[in-house]
Amino acid sequence: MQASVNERELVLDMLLQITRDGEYSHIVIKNVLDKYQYLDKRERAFITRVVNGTLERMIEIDYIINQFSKVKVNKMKPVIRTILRSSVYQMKYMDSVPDSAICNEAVKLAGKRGFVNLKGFVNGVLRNIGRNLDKISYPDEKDQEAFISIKYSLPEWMVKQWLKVYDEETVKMIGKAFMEEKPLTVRFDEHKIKKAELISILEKEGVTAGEVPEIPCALYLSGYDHLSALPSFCEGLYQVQDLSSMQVALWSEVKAGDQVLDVCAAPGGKAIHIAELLNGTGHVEARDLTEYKVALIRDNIERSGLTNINAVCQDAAIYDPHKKETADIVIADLPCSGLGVLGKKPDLRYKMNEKTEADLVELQKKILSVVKDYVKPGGKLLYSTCTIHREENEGNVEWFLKEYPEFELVKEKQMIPGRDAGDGFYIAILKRVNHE
Ligand SMILES: C[S@@+](CC[C@H](N)C(=O)[O-])C[C@H]1O[C@@H](n2cnc3c(N)ncnc32)[C@H](O)[C@@H]1O
Repeated sequence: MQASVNERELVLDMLLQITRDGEYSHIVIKNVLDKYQYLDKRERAFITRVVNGTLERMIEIDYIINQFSKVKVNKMKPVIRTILRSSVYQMKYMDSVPDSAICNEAVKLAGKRGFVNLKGFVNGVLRNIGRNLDKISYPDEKDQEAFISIKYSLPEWMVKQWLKVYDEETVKMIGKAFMEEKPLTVRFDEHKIKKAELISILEKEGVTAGEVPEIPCALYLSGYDHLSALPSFCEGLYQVQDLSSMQVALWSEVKAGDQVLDVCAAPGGKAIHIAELLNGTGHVEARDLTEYKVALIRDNIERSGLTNINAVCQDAAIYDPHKKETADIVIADLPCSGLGVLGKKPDLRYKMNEKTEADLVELQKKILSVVKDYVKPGGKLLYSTCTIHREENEGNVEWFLKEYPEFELVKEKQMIPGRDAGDGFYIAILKRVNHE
């Protein structure tokens, strides 16, 4: 079997798992890259790019296919629809393979998957699209919602929602930022290793490390193949974390000896960052809902070598009387719609809808109303999400301040993709000012 056929078959199965079976793209990609470690760097990069790219552009791709196919995308067999989608992505957005080869591989794959009678259909649609790719008619730009939806592959309901809060240029900037490839960012413990020493270790491993001017404990990494194969990663010299997420611990202004409770901590990024800043003092309890998630936190704690942090399985929506007024800082980095991280998790835009968003707002309110009681008088509650959805962010904080006047807002920030360096992210610091 040719390597290229194999790659395309993997891509097909991965996209089916994500779009048909509802699995998460980042988990599917990670599992495949872990399983097929023998693939070379180019093949791994190809698989990742085609899967992510197809998901990033899927609304536009379906719009194109529908112009050239009598059978509309939503009426096609999942295998056929998926073969067409990933082929159109490669034809429009990747120069590495000629259109004729993309088309031949797609036809072969349809046959191999038992759709011998649809080989002609796949061939016809793809050849037609290939001939007309530069003549596609897009919605008029004056039809703001439809134009932005197709151009940036964002569901129309989402575009409509964002246009109520952000101006048109900002929504386009966000859509564009989600499609740009960004280098990986990692955070290291400045008490454990000097930046220059870490950069030199990484360079010896063949990794390019760039400094992040605004965050001294962060580095941009590029040029590596498989991060978990690097000795520096296995030794816990750094943790993968987005620049926006790093702001939570930095904003917390944690002091030596503080008691910190992170109520939704897996896989542990922010909790471990705070434990590092405590520099061997104080304590962080990192909680999450399931034993599976808690095991992820424990793995990361072990890799970090820290001793002032532990992980506990506990539902944040259920009050734990033992924790009443015990924490100097409560971190509530709550489950959210994730619409700020579509650049890394492009499939979330298809998994989320207005009803699931509204349910999340209720869950966030519920958890905030429970965990606020763990904050000591004078202590802080840090609320954060990785979304740009106003109701989950400023909306929830407005509600919280009205419900619980014993808290006041110290500061808040909505980070916007394209304008700020990292993911779309929201942080609010709420201080417990009296004991009412
Ligand atoms: C945004 S993620 C947390 C990321 C984490 N703070 C970090 O920096 O690595 C939200 C977490 O909330 C957890 N979660 C969801 N519902 C929960 C609940 N009722 N109680 C506790 N954790 C919950 C999820 O399992 C998920 O790990």
